[in-house]
Amino acid sequence: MTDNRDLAWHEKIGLGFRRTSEKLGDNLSGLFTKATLDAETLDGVEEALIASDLGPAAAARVRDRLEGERFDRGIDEAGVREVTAQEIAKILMPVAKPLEIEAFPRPQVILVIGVNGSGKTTTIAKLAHLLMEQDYSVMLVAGDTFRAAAIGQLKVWAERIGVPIISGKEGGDAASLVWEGVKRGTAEGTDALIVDTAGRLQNKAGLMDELAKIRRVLGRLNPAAPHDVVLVLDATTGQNAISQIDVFGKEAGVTGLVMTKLDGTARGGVLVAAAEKFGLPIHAIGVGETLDDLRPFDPQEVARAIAGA
Ligand SMILES: Nc1nc2c(ncn2[C@@H]2O[C@H](COP(=O)(O)OP(=O)(O)OP(=O)(O)O)[C@@H](O)[C@H]2O)c(=O)[nH]1
Repeated sequence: MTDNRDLAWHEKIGLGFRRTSEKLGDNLSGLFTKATLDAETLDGVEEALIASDLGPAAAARVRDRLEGERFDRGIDEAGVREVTAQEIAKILMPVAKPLEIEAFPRPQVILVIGVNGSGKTTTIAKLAHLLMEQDYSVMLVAGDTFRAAAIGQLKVWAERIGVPIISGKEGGDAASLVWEGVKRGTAEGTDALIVDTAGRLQNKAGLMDELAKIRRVLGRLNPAAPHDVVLVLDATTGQNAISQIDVFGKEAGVTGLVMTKLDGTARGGVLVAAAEKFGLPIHAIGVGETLDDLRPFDPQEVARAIAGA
């Protein structure tokens, strides 16, 4: 069954990745001037895929498939897009994993980290909304106490979506807010406790101290917590998102990714590069600014949208 919202989402996926697939088209254009596929054209295709942010490994996979199946035979842009879509789907399939709420005892503690402006706050609100639609109860913790604006923004979202929020003052102790959140969430039978953090690259030592303290406090209440450490990435930063996964992955024990702003960029191919390189679960993708614009994704559909196939 497809309801209207699913239909809108389906359309948004196509629109969201339009600039990315157009860029791939630009990069591929002019390559297919010969009657048959030769090594030079294969090189061109591989370069075009790398220039479209898909990453060298994914580009090599497409090249190998084309070489094996089409060498010395006729090929056109549509044929390349088709093979690209199939290879992208194979890469995305194992990592497309919605965030499951399964912790026992509850609440499931979800730490959310990411650089400033990555869409972290908006993503927390969208994630809460998504879980509430699945009938889970949600509580937020405004653990990014470094900036008053971050606390205020999350409070506005909490009110808008109708969820309780634990917050304190700017410069306050995030770990004690998390403690309070777990206590209250446990007492109220909350399913998911989503914690905003000051997880930032700009101040690595601060980030580590902050997260380590939160982890220590959580561990005392429930050794399994945090159950998830979700890194929010801004797709418009292209390859920079890859280095963020690298650094945050090593420093913060990332368990899953959310990639946002795929609608605002021609660099959506970075989703594929990230999946290929790290194999971390990708819980959801963001293709717009409203609450409904963050969804778990269908790898086949997204692969077709990126490849424009
Ligand atoms: N187009 C688009 N915009 C988005 C998406 N997700 C978030 N944004 C916008 O990106 C901007 C930054 O989002 P925030 O949620 O404030 O980012 P943040 O990481 O919390 O930033 P700080 O609060 O500065 O740390 C906002 O204007 C959001 O509306 C998305 O998927 N698509």
